[in-house]
Amino acid sequence: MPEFDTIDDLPADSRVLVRLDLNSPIEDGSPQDNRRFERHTETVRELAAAGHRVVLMAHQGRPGRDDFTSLAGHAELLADHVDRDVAFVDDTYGDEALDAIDAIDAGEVLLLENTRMCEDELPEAEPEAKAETEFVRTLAPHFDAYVNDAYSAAHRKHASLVGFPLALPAYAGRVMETEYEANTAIATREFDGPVTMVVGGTKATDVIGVMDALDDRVDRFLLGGVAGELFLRAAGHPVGHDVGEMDLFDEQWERNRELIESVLDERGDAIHLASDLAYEGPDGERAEVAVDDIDEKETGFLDVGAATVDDYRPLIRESDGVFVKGALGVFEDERFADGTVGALAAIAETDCFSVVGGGDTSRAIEMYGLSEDEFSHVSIAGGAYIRALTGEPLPAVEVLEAAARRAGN
Ligand SMILES: Nc1ncnc2c1ncn2[C@@H]1O[C@H](COP(=O)(O)OP(=O)(O)O)[C@@H](O)[C@H]1O
Ligand SMILES: O=C(OP(=O)(O)O)[C@H](O)COP(=O)(O)O
Repeated sequence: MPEFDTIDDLPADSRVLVRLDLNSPIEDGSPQDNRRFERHTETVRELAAAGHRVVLMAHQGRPGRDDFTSLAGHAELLADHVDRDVAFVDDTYGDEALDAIDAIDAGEVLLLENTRMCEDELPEAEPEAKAETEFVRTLAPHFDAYVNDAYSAAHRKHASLVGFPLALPAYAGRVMETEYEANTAIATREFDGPVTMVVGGTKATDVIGVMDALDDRVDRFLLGGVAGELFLRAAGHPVGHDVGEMDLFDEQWERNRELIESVLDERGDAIHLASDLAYEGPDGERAEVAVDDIDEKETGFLDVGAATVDDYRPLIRESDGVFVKGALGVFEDERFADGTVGALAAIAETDCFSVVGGGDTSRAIEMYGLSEDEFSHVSIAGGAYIRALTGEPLPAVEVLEAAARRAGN
């Protein structure tokens, strides 16, 4: 169980500074709606309805990148979700921000500008140093409490995440609570039957690290995506190579080759590889080939094949816990969605404990008409989910726990 205080412990009529993670895909300068808005709604609504004065902080992108934008559009999107006004001030901790903060009434909600527009936010440093920044020292006195709901950014040692909990009584929001509990379940929950991990996506380096770290906690790994092809390559098949313009495979292969070979050697019995793969045929149609029949490395594969889905489905159905990290194919293209959707549908049909993580993979749920309710948890975290699975501490969670100990709870 987490050892932090939650918003249930917040004193009445507080002025609360709340950290959300609204980091989103940006198109034509505007944030695109996604699960993060919907999920944070619960915390924001609850705090406002309880009569607290609610000031929100969040980030978008990183300086120098295309997705580094103002949060003005985020305020509008969030207002649609929480169904109440969300005021916005384009300042982080200057006079304009402080005036707006001091002016809000009980039950009102205000969003401050992108925390990463403030110089003190980004450089990673220990919480004690972050608590001493001008950003934290200026804002904190205007509040009674700090709430962190940004689980998906909790692996970052940024001022808004680790500095404020040293300066103010600190609590976890609803997203922080539910993400923490579900994502650590692989280590903390008792399972009566096999635990299965579905492993795919493009970030092979990350997921191979997870496989290595989880070792004996997972009974079987069902592979697809880029990692799946790299394991097939290690097993001697001519797949998992960059073809044409691609640069997904060779660099990750060089980086992970030894680890892949040792994981395959030590956990080979637990690792299930695709027996067939799908590619784009000459007329643009989906075509499939058995892995044993592939004899040259000239085809780019985009999904696992139908026989592989038939192999994986019963393994999922007999599991007591299933954790998903990464898609089994390029599901955004309907022709190559069968692997990902087949695995998700099999999970949805069982009553096992299931967690689907990763922003991209979880999008397949709504794209293909599956219901989020069929899964125990659909995580809105990417990097933080990976760290939780491998048991790595999350600095922003650690400071919440330290704050609860200081408060004597
Ligand atoms: N064989 C493949 N080749 C290229 N891309 C793939 C392949 N299989 C899966 N993908 C891509 O992986 C992406 C999801 O991977 P990743 O970003 O690692 O996961 P997440 O964001 O869910 O953590 C999907 O967008 C999908 O198109
Ligand atoms: O979107 C996020 O993480 P994710 O890409 O791992 O899901 C968080 O907002 C952290 O953002 P960052 O990776 O720019 O520090």
